[in-house]
Amino acid sequence: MDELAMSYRAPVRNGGLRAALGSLVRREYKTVQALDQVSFTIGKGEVVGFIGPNGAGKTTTMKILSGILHPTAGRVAVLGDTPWQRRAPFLKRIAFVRGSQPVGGSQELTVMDSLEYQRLLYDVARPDFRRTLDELQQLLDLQLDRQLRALSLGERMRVGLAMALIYRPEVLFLDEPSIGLDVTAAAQIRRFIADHVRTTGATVLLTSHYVADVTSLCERLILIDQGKLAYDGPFAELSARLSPYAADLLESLREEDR
Ligand SMILES: Nc1ncnc2c1ncn2[C@@H]1O[C@H](COP(=O)(O)OP(=O)(O)OP(=O)(O)O)[C@@H](O)[C@H]1O
Repeated sequence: MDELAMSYRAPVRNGGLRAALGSLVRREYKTVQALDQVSFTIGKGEVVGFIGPNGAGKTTTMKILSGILHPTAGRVAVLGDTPWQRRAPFLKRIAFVRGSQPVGGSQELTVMDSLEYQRLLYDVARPDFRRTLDELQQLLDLQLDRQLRALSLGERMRVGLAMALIYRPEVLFLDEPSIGLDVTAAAQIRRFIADHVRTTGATVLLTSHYVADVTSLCERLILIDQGKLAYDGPFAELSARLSPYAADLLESLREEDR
């Protein structure tokens, strides 16, 4: 992606009843510059950590790369496609998994129903579906007859990953896959992602507030702050000498981890 920019138009809300009533009649808007001239390229099979403080622009970037949002400016190609054109063949080759909402749709469905729904939606041949399901079931310890609404946070994340991986996407956008999970569940997800990447050669862009996720899975790190790129390079080379600012940023994220 090249010189990506994104601004949101957000309503201004002042405190107090008077202001709230006033805003019903006459809305004021401000522009939030979420991304400002961000450029990077990720090669096939790379696993890249994408980190930065709250509001840095990580989710916005992922939404653009997976075709959910149209940027204000800039050029983006993912697998040679323009994501926001949302062409069906492109959408079948990528997956976007959000730790904050891993499984959407009707919560009355069972895990198996949801996977079957994905099979139809993504047009997966039955033999491929069965094979992938067998693999995922073992690795993610899925209980297929459970209803989605009865799942714990960790189970929900494992099902979210299974729903994304059942159609074998080549590119994975993982946004906070271990958010809210306890240490054991987070480590389990981390191990699964590492195994998956090793066996399939998938390309991964991963955001996480847990530095452990990033250090254990990614050799390359992209740091973003206030919509701007602060560092892009090997994790091992991120030192105070190279970029004191980036090192400070990383240290502040480590603090949040503790
Ligand atoms: N729909 C929206 N309308 C207005 N502003 C938005 C919207 N979505 C995001 N923003 C703003 O854009 C900026 C970047 O947000 P984004 O969610 O991409 O950051 P982030 O790095 O993913 O943060 P976090 O770590 O908190 O998830 C923030 O200032 C945020 O408030």
